[in-house]
Parts: sequence; C-alpha cells; structure tokens
Amino acid sequence: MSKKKPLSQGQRRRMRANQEKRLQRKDSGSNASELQDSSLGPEQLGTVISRFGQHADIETESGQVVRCNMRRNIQSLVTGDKVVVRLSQDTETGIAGVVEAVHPRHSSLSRPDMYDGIKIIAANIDQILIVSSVVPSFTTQIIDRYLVAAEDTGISPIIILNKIDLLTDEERPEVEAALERYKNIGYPVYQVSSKSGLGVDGIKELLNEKVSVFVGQSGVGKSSLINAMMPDAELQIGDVSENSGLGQHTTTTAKLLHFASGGDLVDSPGVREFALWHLPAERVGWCFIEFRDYLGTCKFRDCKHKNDPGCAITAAFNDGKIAEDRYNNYHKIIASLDEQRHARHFRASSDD
Ligand SMILES: Nc1nc2c(ncn2[C@@H]2O[C@H](COP(=O)(O)OP(=O)(O)OP(=O)(O)O)[C@@H](O)[C@H]2O)c(=O)[nH]1
Ligand SMILES: [Zn+2]
Repeated sequence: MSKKKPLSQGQRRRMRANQEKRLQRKDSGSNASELQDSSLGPEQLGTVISRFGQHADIETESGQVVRCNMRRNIQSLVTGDKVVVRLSQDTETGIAGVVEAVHPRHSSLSRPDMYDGIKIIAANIDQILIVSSVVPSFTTQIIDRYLVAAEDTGISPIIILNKIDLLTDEERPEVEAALERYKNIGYPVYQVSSKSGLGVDGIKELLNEKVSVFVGQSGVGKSSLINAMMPDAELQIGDVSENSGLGQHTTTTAKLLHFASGGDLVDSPGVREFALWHLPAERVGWCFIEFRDYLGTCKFRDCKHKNDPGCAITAAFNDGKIAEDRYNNYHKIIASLDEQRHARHFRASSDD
C-alpha cells in the first residue's frame, strides 16, 4: 500500500497535458468549489478510498484521508484508482485537495449498467476470493460461474470453502474430490470456518499486501469472514451521504478498507454481486483455463464442443484430461447464457 512508485514517462506526459489544459481553462470560468491553484501543495501519490459524484476520498501515502475535487478532464475515477493529488491548506470548503490525474489501471471490476452498458466499480484489484459454503449446499456450478467471471477480468481467483464446521463425514469425500479438481487445474483452494476460526489465519496471510474482493452467493458467509478479520468492517463500509446539489442522497459506492493484519479489501453490495452477466461462448471457453490448450484445434471453427465431429475439447474430456464436472458446467453455463440472451431479446422486442 505504501510503496512509492515513481511516475512513468507516460504518466508525467499525461500530467503535463492535463496541466496545460487547466491553464487554458483559466479564463473560461472555474468550478465555484474548485480550490485556488496557488493554495495547493506539491503533487503526491494517492489511492481512491471511495468516489461519490464529483468528489472522492483520497488516501495519501502518509495515510491521511482527504476529501478531494477532481479536475474536470478526469473521465473515470473509481475506488482503488492510483492518482496524483495536490492537497490544500484551505479547508474552508471542506474539500482539501484536487485529483490531478489518474494512473493507468492494472485491473478493473465492472458490472452492466442500464445507461452506459458497462460501469467500472473498482480498480487495481489483485485477487477475487470466491466464497462458497457447504450450507445451504455445495455446488461447483456456482463456483465455475464465478471462476469464469473472474478469469474474464484477468484478476486471480481463489476458492474459499466456508462453514467447514458443518461439513458432514458423508459429504466430505465428494466435496474434497471437487476441491482437488480445482487444485489440479491450478486454483488455490482454502477451507475455513468463520465461526470456529479454523483456517482464518491462512486467509489473513493470503490477503497481506494485496487488494482483495470477496464475492459469492448470499448466505455463504462473506460478511462473517470479513468480520472475523476486520471486526469494524460493517461500520466502516456504511453508506456515503452526498450533497450533490440535487439534494441529499446515499450511494453505496465501493470502499477500500485496510485489514489490521495487512492488505486491503474493496467492498460494496455492488462488488459482492459481481457475477457472470453475459459473455460470448468463445470467451466462456477461454475462461475454463484447462480448455485453453485445446481451443482453436477443433475441426470446425464454430464448434459447440459437444457432439461435433473433430472436437478437441470433447476428445480431451473423453481422455480424462478435462474433468466431467467442469465439462458439464461449461455446457450448463453456455445454455444459461443463451437463455438470458433470448429473454433479453424478447424483452427488447416487446418494448418496441
Ligand atoms: N456454522 C457456520 N455458520 C456460518 C459460518 N459463516 C457464516 N455462517 C452463518 O451463515 C449465515 C450467513 O452469513 P453471512 O456472513 O451473512 O453471509 P453473506 O455471504 O455475507 O451473505 P449476504 O450478506 O446475503 O451476501 C449467518 O447466519 C452466519 O452466522 C461458518 O463458518 N459456520
Ligand atoms: Zn470443440
């Protein structure tokens, strides 16, 4: 979190361009709440803790959190973004800094948006912790859906099975076998109980020096796990009230929080609802990581990887190189995405 990275040439160039634009804007009337440039301190590195409307809470490298305005040429700013910020001594407005520029993101988490198609909700996430549990029921189909969604972002997924205190001897062999299959294709797997505390230290270690998000179905124990490691998380997340000029309203913007034992958490209802929305079939296939060796080698370009002649994926499955469960889940995901597409198409046509 606190390692200072020097600005790259590109970042410096962008900052200079921004500054030039700012100078040109000088006479065109400035935002009333914008701070006077003369009262601003030197540029420094900051991290977006949360963003709401035209403001953002920025944490500086010294750990100070400052409410900032944004330069108008900043197109997109989300929780987790690394920024160039200048602080002010003038706190009369309650705004104590200006975000000058945004560093390029190494990853981003997005969700579909009614207006823009896709909305980015957080940036620079290092790992996605997919939480599943044995109660209400353990299902690999849901884990695979989250794995596909995670692979699509390029952010490393980690599988966590929670509530192992409730795992019965009867269920154990099947569950262990399923987890073993994930380990075999390269995914890290952890078993924990946020209730008994079993395995929680292992998760703490995993989070250290990383920016993580927890995703998973309702009731699997995301909150319980987070609380086991960050007892005041619920309090910290809260709702952010904002006075936008259109009246007071609350937003549940993603928020970046620090684990006492090291590492950061980005959390919000939107982040937790991270899911597989819609992807073309080819992309879903690529997101099944053990399929990658075979993709592109099927006889037909539009191969459905089912009973198609010359299908390399089905051949790999028949040879035992692709697990049956994964092969079946792939087809279930494709079928469900097709259904969603049809439903959307139907809704769109009936709106005409
Ligand atoms: N036995 C047992 N129960 C647990 C464990 N972890 C969580 N629970 C219980 O499971 C229920 C759901 O836990 P939550 O932490 O609210 O689950 P969540 O994933 O945050 O759910 P949403 O907020 O709906 O997304 C609660 O009643 C918890 O007490 C565990 O390790 N063992
Ligand atoms: Zn095929």
